[in-house]
Amino acid sequence: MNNSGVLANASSIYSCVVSVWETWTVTTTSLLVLTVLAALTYFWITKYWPSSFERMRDDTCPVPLPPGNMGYPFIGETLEFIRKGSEFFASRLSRYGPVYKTHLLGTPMVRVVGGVHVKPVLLGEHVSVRSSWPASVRRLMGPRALLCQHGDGHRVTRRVVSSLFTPTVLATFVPKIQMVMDRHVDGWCRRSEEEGEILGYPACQEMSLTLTQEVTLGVSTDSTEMEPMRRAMKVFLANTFSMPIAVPGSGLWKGLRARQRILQEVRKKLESSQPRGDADFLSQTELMQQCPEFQGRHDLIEDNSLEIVFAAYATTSGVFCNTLLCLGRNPEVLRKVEAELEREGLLDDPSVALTYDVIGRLEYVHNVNREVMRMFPPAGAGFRKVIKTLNIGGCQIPKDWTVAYSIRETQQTSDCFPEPDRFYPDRWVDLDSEEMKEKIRFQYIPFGAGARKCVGRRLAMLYQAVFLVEVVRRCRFHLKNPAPVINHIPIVKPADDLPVTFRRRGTANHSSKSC
Ligand code: HEM
Repeated sequence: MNNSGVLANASSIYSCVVSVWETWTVTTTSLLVLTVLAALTYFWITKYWPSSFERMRDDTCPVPLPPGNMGYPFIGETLEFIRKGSEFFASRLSRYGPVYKTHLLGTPMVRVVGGVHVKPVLLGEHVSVRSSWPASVRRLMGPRALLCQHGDGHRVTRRVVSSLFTPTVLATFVPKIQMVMDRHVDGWCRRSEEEGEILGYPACQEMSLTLTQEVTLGVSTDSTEMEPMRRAMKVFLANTFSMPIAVPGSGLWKGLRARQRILQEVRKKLESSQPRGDADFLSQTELMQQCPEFQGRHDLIEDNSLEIVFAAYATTSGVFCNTLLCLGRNPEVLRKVEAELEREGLLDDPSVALTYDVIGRLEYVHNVNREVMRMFPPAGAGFRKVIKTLNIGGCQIPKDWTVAYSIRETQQTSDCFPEPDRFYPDRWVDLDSEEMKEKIRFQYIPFGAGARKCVGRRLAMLYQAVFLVEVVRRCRFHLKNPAPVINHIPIVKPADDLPVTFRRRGTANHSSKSC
């Protein structure tokens, strides 16, 4: 080998060594960086993130934070919650007990279950907790709505809004409610006779929407003129829970535009209608106009009307649908309802007008409704911001955390309701004594309790009772799937939307399997 050959070889060995060295250095550096990052992430997830909540502890409170898992940084346990829905809460309850912590939707949260634990939350309003709703709900309802008010503002507004739900006022709503429900139930029968089965849940949603338009806003729904407003209401209601960003195209932006569209109609109505103290029927918006505290305050009337629409729509749609489900799969209960209606002379002639007094006498119907809401409470939980550290069940819930009082699991695990998965309206006969009523006060809470208890609960129960009577005496129905999977979030309802066939009572055509 000559000199130049040796040099060439040496140079290629050298470049090979350099390249191996560089590759090794780069690989080692990358590996080192990755290892350090992995170690830091591991440390962050397992040590720093959980201990950052320990540092939020209130040292003046002698008890520890509740057991539970705070999940991953920032997202907490949100992904698992989205994947599992209500099963997420059931599994946490069995793993950690009735007071546990978690981290959902960007906030540390403690969920409390059981009468003894939900009571301090429900009674602590304005003192240790305050009601808390997502920003999108607050923007869409407006600052004067009851759910956005706190302290004295809430007390005053609530007094006025409560006056829309007294038995005297509700009695004036009955003919309107009956008229709306008859129209819808007849429509379901007609459609079902033509098309076969129809989906129960969307049908119930349509009925709830008409009720809020007619009873709350006083807008007639029997002409096509009001179609744009109905569409706006659907957009408004579909976007109540959205990201709190109002840029063109976003959910909140669509919701805010829909709000303006609905309010145009409400304003027209408020400006045109003179207070008519002697009228047989006044909508809730017109009634607000007559309250001295709300007179001339269109902002108060508008925000609270929209809030009532929001509060009534999804909850009652779910209740109507679940009432169909419970009756459809419990024929013995349906027979007892029929027997009660027959005793009251309501079964044979569906044109007999209902009155508030007659509805008040239907004890079995009332028990069926209570049982539907025990098994399928439309709201699974209520949320509060802690303003003064709470000590519940031997655990502390620090200031600024969110506490969720569970409605669903509280009712499901209460020892006042043995065999909780059995639909058994007669259980309510034994629960009607004053002593039992006191005992279940914080264990049966479909409408919450305390200062924020559902202000519309009497109207909700009236809707439910009129619906039960009208659907039973007007038609026979058959569920395609009597044992559907139940979705609990965002609203409790059958996952398949409850396909049902309806037939008018008295038509020969109904299926032999009809209940
Ligand atoms: C079956 C149907 C209904 C159920 C299960 C239900 C349930 C509830 C619950 C659990 C709360 C308390 C929320 C909390 O503690 O934060 C509540 C509040 C409220 N509900 Fe209902 N609701 C129903 C129907 C209605 C109806 C029909 C209206 C009005 C027409 C209404 C109006 C309201 C209002 C305005 C509030 C807020 C009260 C306040 O913040 O002081 N609800 N509802």
